[in-house]
This record gives sequence, C-alpha cells and structure tokens, in this order.
Amino acid sequence: MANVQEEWLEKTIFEGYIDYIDYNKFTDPIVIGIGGFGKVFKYEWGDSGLTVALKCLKVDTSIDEKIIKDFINELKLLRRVCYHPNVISFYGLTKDSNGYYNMVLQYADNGTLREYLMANFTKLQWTDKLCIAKEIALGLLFLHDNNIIHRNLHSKNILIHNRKPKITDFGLSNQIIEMSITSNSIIHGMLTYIEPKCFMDPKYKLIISLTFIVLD
Ligand SMILES: Nc1ncnc2c1ncn2[C@@H]1O[C@H](COP(=O)(O)OP(=O)(O)OP(=O)(O)O)[C@@H](O)[C@H]1O
Repeated sequence: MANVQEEWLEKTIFEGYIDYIDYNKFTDPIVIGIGGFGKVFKYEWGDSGLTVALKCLKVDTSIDEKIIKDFINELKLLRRVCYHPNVISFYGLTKDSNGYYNMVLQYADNGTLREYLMANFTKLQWTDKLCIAKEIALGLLFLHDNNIIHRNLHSKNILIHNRKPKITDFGLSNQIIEMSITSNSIIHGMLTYIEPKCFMDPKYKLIISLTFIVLD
C-alpha cells in the first residue's frame, strides 16, 4: 500500500480515532459481494454477538492509488456520521490473515435496496415505500447537515437492515468545502442517480428525485 496512506491508517488507529478489532474475533466468513475495493465478507463477531460485514481493501501491486484514497475517504466520513439510524454503522478496522485492511460494518440482513424491492415489491404497501423514502431522506439530510455530499447514491448503495434503509458506500463522497475548491464540478457515480445537490452548478440542469425508490 502507498506509504502515506498506510501511515495514515496506522496513525488513526494508534491515536484512537478508529477502533482496531483483532481479526481473530471474527468467525464463519462468507463472501457476500464484490465492490470497488475488493470482496465483502459476512462474519460473526462473537464478543459482541453481532453479525458484521468486512469490506476488504485488497492491496496488490496493481492497485490504483485512487482506490486506497477512496477507502480512506470512506473511513473518514463514515466515522463522523455512522451513528445515524439511516447510515450504516461502522465499528472499526481490522487486518485480515493476508495483512489486508478491512472496514468492519454493520451487516445488513436484507441486502441492497434493489434486491429488497425486487424480492418484496408486491408485498410492500405504499406506506412502507414512503417510509423507506422518508428514512433515506433523513439519512441524506444528516449527511448534508454535516456538509457531506454522497455523490453515488443509488439503490445498490442503500442497504436494508431490519427493513430500515441504511446509506452506505461513501468512497466517492465529499466534504462540500472540498468540492467547491477542488472538484471543478466533475460529476462521479451512476449518472441516473446523481444526487440533486451535485447539480447546484448551473452547468448541470438534470432534475431527479427520490422516485428511484419506487421506480427501480
Ligand atoms: N454492510 C453490508 N451488509 C450486507 N451486504 C453488504 C454490506 N456492504 C456491502 N454488501 C454487499 O456487498 C456488495 C459490494 O459492496 P461494496 O460497497 O463494496 O461495493 P459496491 O457499492 O457494489 O461497488 P463500489 O464500491 O464499486 O461502489 C454490495 O452490493 C452488497 O451486496
């Protein structure tokens, strides 16, 4: 891993900004997905009685430095907002038996919003769908109140746990202040779902809304 990033991770753990959890505490791994950083595993965390998701940053010689930066960006933002009920909980970092860093996240037992809707759409009442939409909006409001723009919000980046939506995947997210200085209004993520705040720049006139929740 690029030295500066590795040092940042070691330092934040050492200074106690991020909890380090011994990898031996986790048992029964099952692969549940593959994302931009690498594989995501489901584990049992015996000490806490929790089921968790470990998102692995698989570092090899070919890894793009941008991926490591996105991973660190996600950690920095998550630790600030992860206690909101509509944001995925973040418990800390661990280093697996291959020496790769993993984020330890709350495991969402109903999968992504897209999967949840595909499996349950006909069973869900309009009140259930509106409730999901409202809770996503509350999570987003909390991010915005903390000056964070998600920039990659779509139905695969919203997880469902106990039928409640949890915003996740902050790799492309930005502090509003950083955006205004550095982004030059470049838009990232899945275009269909770009968050309205990203289009405040008059160059981008797209109008979208939370209707993706029911249309997806
Ligand atoms: N906390 C979690 N609980 C349950 N499943 C999860 C969790 N985090 C990720 N997953 C599963 O793993 C898959 C990959 O997740 P990840 O967040 O790494 O990538 P992604 O959003 O699909 O892609 P990218 O990182 O490129 O945007 C998800 O689509 C989801 O199915």
